[in-house]
Order: sequence, then C-alpha cells, then structure tokens
Amino acid sequence: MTALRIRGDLWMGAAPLIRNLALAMPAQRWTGLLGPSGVGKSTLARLIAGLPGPYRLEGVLGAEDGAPLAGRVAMMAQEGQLLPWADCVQNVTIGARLRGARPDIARARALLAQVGLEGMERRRPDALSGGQRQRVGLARVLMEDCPIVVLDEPFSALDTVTRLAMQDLAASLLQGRTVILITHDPLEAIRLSDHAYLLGPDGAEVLDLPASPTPRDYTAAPTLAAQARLLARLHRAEPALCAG
Ligand SMILES: Nc1ncnc2c1ncn2[C@@H]1O[C@H](COP(=O)(O)OP(=O)(O)OP(=O)(O)O)[C@@H](O)[C@H]1O
Repeated sequence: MTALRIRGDLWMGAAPLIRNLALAMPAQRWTGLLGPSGVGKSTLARLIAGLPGPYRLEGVLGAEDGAPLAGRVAMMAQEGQLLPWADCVQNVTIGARLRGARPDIARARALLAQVGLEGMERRRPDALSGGQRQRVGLARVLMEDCPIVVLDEPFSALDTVTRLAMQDLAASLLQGRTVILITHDPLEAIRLSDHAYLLGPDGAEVLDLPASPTPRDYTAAPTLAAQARLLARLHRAEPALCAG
C-alpha cells in the first residue's frame, strides 16, 4: 500500500516550473496528471521515478508509509523506450541485467504471453507494431514488480483503437498498484483515473471525474460529458497557462 504525496515548488534550473504543488496520489489507485505542453509533466515523472535531471523540488516528495521511494518505482515512458538491438525477452529483463542480477527468463516469457506476445519473444522492436512495442514496455514494468508505476504518455503514439485496447490491458494488469498516469489525452485520463489533476505554473487543480469504476466505458454519457468538460477546460487553460 503506497500512497504518494508531493508538495512544494518544482524548478528547472533557475526557472520555476510549477509553484505550490500539492498532489496526493492514493495507494492502489490511478492518478491522472494533465496539463499543457511544457508545464513540467515529464519532469514530475522523472522526479517520482528518481531519474536524474537539471530539476529540483523545493518541498517534499514521499510515500505516506515513510519508506524511501528508491527501488519501489517503475516507469514506462513514451513509445516504450525499448532497446532497438535487444529482443523482447532481453528488453523485458533489462532491469535485472543493469543491476547485475540473473534475469528470470521464464517469468519474462510468461509476462510477454500475458500481454499477448506469445511467439514473439525473439523479435526485435523494429519487427513489432507500435501497439506490440507498448506491450513489451508494459511487460517490462510488470517484470520490475514495483508497487508504484509511472506511465508517461505511454500510449500517445498509438492509433485510437489500439490505444483503447492498451488502456484496458494496462488497467487490468496494473490493478493493485499506485499508478501515476501522465497524458495529453482527456479521454484517456477520464477512462483510467480514479483521481486527476490539471497542472499549471501556479499549481494543480483537482478534476471532476465520473463516479463509475475504471476503465470507464467511453460510450457512457457521464464519460462523454466529463471528456467534453475537460476538453473545454484544457482549451480555455492553454493560452493562460502557457503565458510567460
Ligand atoms: N534537461 C532539460 N534541461 C533544460 N530544460 C529542460 C530539460 N528538460 C525539460 N526542460 C524544460 O522544462 C520544461 C518542462 O518540460 P517537461 O518535459 O517536463 O514538460 P511536459 O509538460 O512533459 O511537456 P510535453 O507535454 O510537451 O511533453 C520545458 O520548458 C522544457 O523545455
């Protein structure tokens, strides 16, 4: 059970990115983070995942259980970030290899089967479709078996129908983990998030979501209404949030 919270000001070098951040990300739930391009979404993802960069948080990032985050966060970035020279099994087991541990090949093969890639274990990324590459990325996240998962625009390069299928697969396979979903896509945020925030330079606003369970039915009236409200809000917010 790992809830996360972030409070404070996020800086990129000498420039403030987001001031007065106050994000609560409940345990075993999906928290969606939306916001205009350049606001700092990927920077937040890197911060949570503990990846290096020229950013800093003046404030607090922590798990509510008080234990350090190191080793408890897995990240799936845009387009899966697969190693082009490595096959599916090698891509899924890269974490163990980097840690100098013996990779569990049988488990990697089982996870590849779970994401629908049975028989493709020895293919390299250039012999996979975009959706299949994302499945490898998802298997790699599952391989790491971390309680916290950061998804940074994981499905943005996919066509709409493949994206919907990947959303359903991720919702099912990441159940029980604390997921932070960064997305540009209002429908994706609404389908998958239990809680969602709209980020701007002056902080984060909580978004209204339908009460139904996730992944939400994209044909349901409350989902469509929430999508329309969010689109209008993003449209209104974009020029103001990007000013300066
Ligand atoms: N390594 C870096 N060095 C300097 N500035 C950076 C670096 N990485 C990002 N930035 C800047 O920090 C700001 C936030 O970048 P970030 O990638 O977090 O935005 P984002 O909200 O994820 O954008 P997008 O939605 O377009 O991916 C941008 O202005 C970007 O140019």
